[in-house]
Amino acid sequence: MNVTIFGSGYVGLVTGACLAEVGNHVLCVDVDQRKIDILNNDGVPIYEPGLEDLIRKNRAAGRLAFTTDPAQGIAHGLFQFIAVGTPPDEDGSADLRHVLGVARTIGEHINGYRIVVDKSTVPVGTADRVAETIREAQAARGTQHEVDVVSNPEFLKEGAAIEDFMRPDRVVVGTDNPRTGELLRALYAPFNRNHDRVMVMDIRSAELTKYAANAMLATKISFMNELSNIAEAVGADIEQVRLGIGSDPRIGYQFIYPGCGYGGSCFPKDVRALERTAQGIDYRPDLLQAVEAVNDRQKDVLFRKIDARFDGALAGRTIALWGLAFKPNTDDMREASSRRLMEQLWAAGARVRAYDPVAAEETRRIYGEREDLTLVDEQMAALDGADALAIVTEWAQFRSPDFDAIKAKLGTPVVFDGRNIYDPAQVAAAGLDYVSIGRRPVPATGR
Ligand SMILES: NC(=O)c1ccc[n+]([C@@H]2O[C@H](COP(=O)([O-])OP(=O)(O)OC[C@H]3O[C@@H](n4cnc5c(N)ncnc54)[C@H](O)[C@@H]3O)[C@@H](O)[C@H]2O)c1
Ligand SMILES: O=c1ccn([C@@H]2O[C@H](COP(=O)(O)OP(=O)(O)O[C@H]3O[C@H](CO)[C@@H](O)[C@H](O)[C@H]3O)[C@@H](O)[C@H]2O)c(=O)[nH]1
Repeated sequence: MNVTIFGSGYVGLVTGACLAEVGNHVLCVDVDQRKIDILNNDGVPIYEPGLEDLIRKNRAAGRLAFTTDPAQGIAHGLFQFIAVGTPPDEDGSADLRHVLGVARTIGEHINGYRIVVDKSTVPVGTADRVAETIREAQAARGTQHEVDVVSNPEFLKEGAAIEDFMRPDRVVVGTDNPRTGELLRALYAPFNRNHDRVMVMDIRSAELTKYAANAMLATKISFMNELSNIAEAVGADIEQVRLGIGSDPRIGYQFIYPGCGYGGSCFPKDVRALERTAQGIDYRPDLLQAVEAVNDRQKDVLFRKIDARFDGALAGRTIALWGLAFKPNTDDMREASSRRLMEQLWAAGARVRAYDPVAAEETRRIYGEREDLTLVDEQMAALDGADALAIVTEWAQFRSPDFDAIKAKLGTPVVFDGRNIYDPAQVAAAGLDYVSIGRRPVPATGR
């Protein structure tokens, strides 16, 4: 089938590459000339494992192409996917500027029946606004080609995006036209080998399902972060509690890892946008507001622990950071906990020496050259001249470091672990004090 995808970011590129991989002809459209140039030169503008190979292979096979020309895109696909960003507006609601911009462009160029598939995360009612925008743009030029607008939210996780897309837990399709539902079912059939994962439902339920999923996952994390603060204060170990509750299949082990807060381009903005939706219907979203507030506070936890350890005298100190991206296996820094920590350290007069396997360039793009930030390209080099080490992102390569070498390098022998990736006894045995989340600090015991 011929597919057009507006937006060549995390979702658009993964969707495009995976749909091409199963035999469709995909044309990706983006307004960002720089991104399209990189893609047309066999590069990939983001870091996502496996994506570069998949794009290169499908481009070479003639099934995947990139352009900045929307007219070409609209002429190409029966399916017109919208996968552009929906960043938070000033009041926290989803900013639909890009989504409706694409809708307008489709209306300006459409020359026959099209299925417009909304993959961006958008509030309930957006499909109606997309349809209306296309209708208005068509009316302005005196055409009225038939259009079906479908809600098809995306549930992939960055860092595992291709796997998630290729083997989805579910594919939600919101439509009021059974025939369109069947066409989407056919498009997704190659990802449905074991059993049918396509769920066709009404449009508004599909739109809300996306927010419900993210809000539920964010709630699990904030719940655990709140409990971690309680555990720490009462002398319990949150990691034991995590195992204790996760063993109940009604609770499960997934998404109950405590840490220094959730980040990324989805949970923070989607929880907020759902709150705004609730407020728009005069419903007070108490639970969602608490989830957000707990997360906001949790992002301060590492700084508070570091500040306390140095008696509030951080000026002139150097703190080493391992991990900058909001989670492992991505270079995405949107709402990353590392940003809050760095900004608090800088405000307190400290310097940061940081290492991340892939996010240094993005960090440099955000903060520019600053005298109090040094980005190094090797993890142990972050410790040179540092007073303490903080783990912010749980990249696999940080999991079994040489603790003796860490001890030898640090001015003050202390490790702050924002993701609880170490065995406290092992760290302490190397002569390092160990401060983590939801567990009592463990003083160095020495060898
Ligand atoms: N990143 C994720 O893990 C993820 C997962 C599921 C859903 N989502 C949702 O999917 C949407 C896209 O997210 P993303 O992370 O891929 O965004 P992104 O910022 O990485 O990419 C969006 C792209 O859209 C392009 N764009 C903007 N206006 C355009 C236009 N008029 N025509 C063509 N391209 C245009 C931008 O230049 C950019 O390249 C958001 O609504 C997001 O909430 C994201
Ligand atoms: O037990 C956990 C699990 C995650 N996190 C944090 O939560 C954030 C989000 O992680 P994750 O969900 O793995 O990454 P995303 O790529 O943001 O994916 C989420 O957001 C996407 C965009 O909407 C959805 O498509 C995905 O299903 C949903 O998992 C990260 O900061 C993690 O460190 C925790 O603190 N504890």
